[in-house]
Amino acid sequence: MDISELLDGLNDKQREAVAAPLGNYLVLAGAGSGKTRVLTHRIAWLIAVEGISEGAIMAVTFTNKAAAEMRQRIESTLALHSSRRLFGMWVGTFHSIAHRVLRAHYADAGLPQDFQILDSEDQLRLLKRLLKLHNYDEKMYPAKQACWYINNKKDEGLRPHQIDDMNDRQEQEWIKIYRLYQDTCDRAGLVDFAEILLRAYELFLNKPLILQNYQRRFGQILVDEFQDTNKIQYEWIRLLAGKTGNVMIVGDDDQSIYGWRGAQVENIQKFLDDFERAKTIRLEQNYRSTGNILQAANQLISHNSNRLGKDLWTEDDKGEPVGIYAAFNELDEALFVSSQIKSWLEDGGKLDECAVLYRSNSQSRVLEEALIRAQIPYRIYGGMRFFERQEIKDALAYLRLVNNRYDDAAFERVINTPTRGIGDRTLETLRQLTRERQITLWQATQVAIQENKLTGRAATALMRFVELINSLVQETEEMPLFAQTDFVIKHSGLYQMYEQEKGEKGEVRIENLEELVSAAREFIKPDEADEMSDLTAFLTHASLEAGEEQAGPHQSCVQMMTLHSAKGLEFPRVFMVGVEEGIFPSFMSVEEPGRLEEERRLAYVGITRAKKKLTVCYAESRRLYGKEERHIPSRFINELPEECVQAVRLRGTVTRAYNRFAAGQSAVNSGRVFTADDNEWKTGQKVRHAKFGQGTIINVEGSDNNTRLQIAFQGQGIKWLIAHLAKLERV
Ligand SMILES: Nc1ncnc2c1ncn2[C@@H]1O[C@H](COP(=O)(O)OP(=O)(O)OP(=O)(O)O)[C@@H](O)[C@H]1O
Ligand SMILES: [Mg+2]
Repeated sequence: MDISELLDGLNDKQREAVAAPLGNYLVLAGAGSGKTRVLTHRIAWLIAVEGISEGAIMAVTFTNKAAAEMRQRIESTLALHSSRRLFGMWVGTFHSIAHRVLRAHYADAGLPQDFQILDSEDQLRLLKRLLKLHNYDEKMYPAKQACWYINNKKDEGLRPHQIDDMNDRQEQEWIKIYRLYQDTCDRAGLVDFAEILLRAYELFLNKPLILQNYQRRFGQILVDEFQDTNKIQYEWIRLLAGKTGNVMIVGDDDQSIYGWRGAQVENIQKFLDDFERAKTIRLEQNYRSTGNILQAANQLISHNSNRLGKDLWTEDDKGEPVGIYAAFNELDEALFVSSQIKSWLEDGGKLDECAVLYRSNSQSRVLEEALIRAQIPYRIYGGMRFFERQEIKDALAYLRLVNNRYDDAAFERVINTPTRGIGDRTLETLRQLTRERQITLWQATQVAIQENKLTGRAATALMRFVELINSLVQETEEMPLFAQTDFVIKHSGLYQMYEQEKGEKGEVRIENLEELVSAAREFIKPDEADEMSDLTAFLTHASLEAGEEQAGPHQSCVQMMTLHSAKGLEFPRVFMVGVEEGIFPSFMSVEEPGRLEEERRLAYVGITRAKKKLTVCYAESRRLYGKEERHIPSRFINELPEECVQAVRLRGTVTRAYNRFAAGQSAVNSGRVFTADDNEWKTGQKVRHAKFGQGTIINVEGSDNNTRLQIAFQGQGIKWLIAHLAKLERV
């Protein structure tokens, strides 16, 4: 292989990192400077030039999607024959890699062979149940807080007995809850996300032979997005690297955005202290964004203190200024975004080049509706995920029970779904038994029946449920995965239950269930899952990959996601919406300087996703969580340099209508017919038309007699009407 090919398309600094002699390195650089690219080329270099075997390389990425992309890029860089994959190399997230280790050594890790992953929703449900069972006051000990407490301790590497209770009663109770929860999980063979990492860490710590094995195997470890590692992840890497491993980490302190989840940006500094002769390489040229976008990002982040300090420059043109759009309200904002996406398309752009970024998932709904109305396909990345939808979780719970009858979370979920006359009282009895005898719910069921602990009707219903699960296991034993999935959905009663659900919702649910069968059919067991049954591998895939990408046809569509999940990605056209005080920065963060700076880093991440064109939007009034509130633009907008930004002014009419509204003149003119002189149109206003019936104004253009209104009529579609001719009635 020609060495120069590996270094082509890299600048000097990048080459220095890619071709560095074996050792420990920190590549510290701002957004879009090619950190991820360096990591990918470095791996190819290690294989092609240093002669390192693929199997000796472990690369940690931030998402499973990024892992797949990295693998593919390395393969194409090495120009391997397309049918050959890099078999021995491990590329994945911390969770997927740690999980793989646990699967291989489940017994040494103290887990049953078919242990299952408990996702965050299941975890919360389980905690709710436990807290209730042990008579905790919901107000003093909310399940959410318990969840947070436990995950936090695990992220710090702490088990209940290792926590200092500081003689504090409250703390002692939390420790007790942690212990209760952990015992329950252990009995049922369930591990939550934080547990995956902690277990794998403890496994290495307690079984030196296993650790040595991995240390000998993985001489080369590479980690992307290192600024967002937490304590346990850091320690895990340190343990694994041992004295002989070589570690290259890449990161950007300005993009550390998971402090609230225990990430420690100090890990970058610690790396330099802990790893022998660790050397820092800085990259300073940005290849992603135009001059204006980059300058805006640089200026914004300069408002933070305690930075490691980096300069970023670009050879690119200034490009278009960063647009700032002051929307009248959240509907207007959504319409603006959809109309801008349309113009992007008209100018020859593609849908998947567009991304809409928001602070929290709850902001997506209004945007989704506007996109649907404009018939623009979109995908929510990391939002309401396919594998998290109610009907899918129900079906997966049945499959989990089929796989492992001791899975308490799955048992709880489907014991009475569809209803089969098993009430709370019966469940309480079972739960009681699990506590007294330290057994799982499934076992409790047998005990309850044998020892006549239930009324005749409840016992019969339970017995039927047990028979149902047993028969699902027997009947599907020999089936391929997709047939098994189909059979379980059809014979558990789920399909029939959702079929009876009226209207659109029921239909969508049935479609989703069918989609699950397709997902099972398309599922290819990854090579690391060799040892697992197809079903276990599929269930693992469902819990690990949930939400990284929406299921559905691979058509080109707009990408919608939270700012957090946009990390590492890039798009030619980016919209940041809801950039208002109280939303972004979030209401909770403005009081605390540390958290405010983390919000600013999040804004920096958002801005630096844009390659060609960025628009920042805020709404002057917004209805969120059912409350309408007036908002002011985020301080982050004021922190952008004036010379790089430009206000977007589209519709004077809207602004005027808004001004009148603000001045309190927008009287409630109920039932009045508008004449030519009336020009108080505003988006969001409901009107009635003689022919089309009731509708909502979604767009206003022009003024006076030329005012045109775009109105979404119920059941009649969207129409443009000339305002003074339309004889609209306000409702
Ligand atoms: N030397 C180069 N020549 C041309 N393009 C480059 C070069 N280096 C990186 N790029 C391109 O610049 C973009 C940003 O690179 P990359 O995603 O690796 O940056 P990053 O530092 O990882 O960014 P982030 O901090 O957002 O994760 C990519 O499109 C990449 O292909
Ligand atoms: Mg990157």
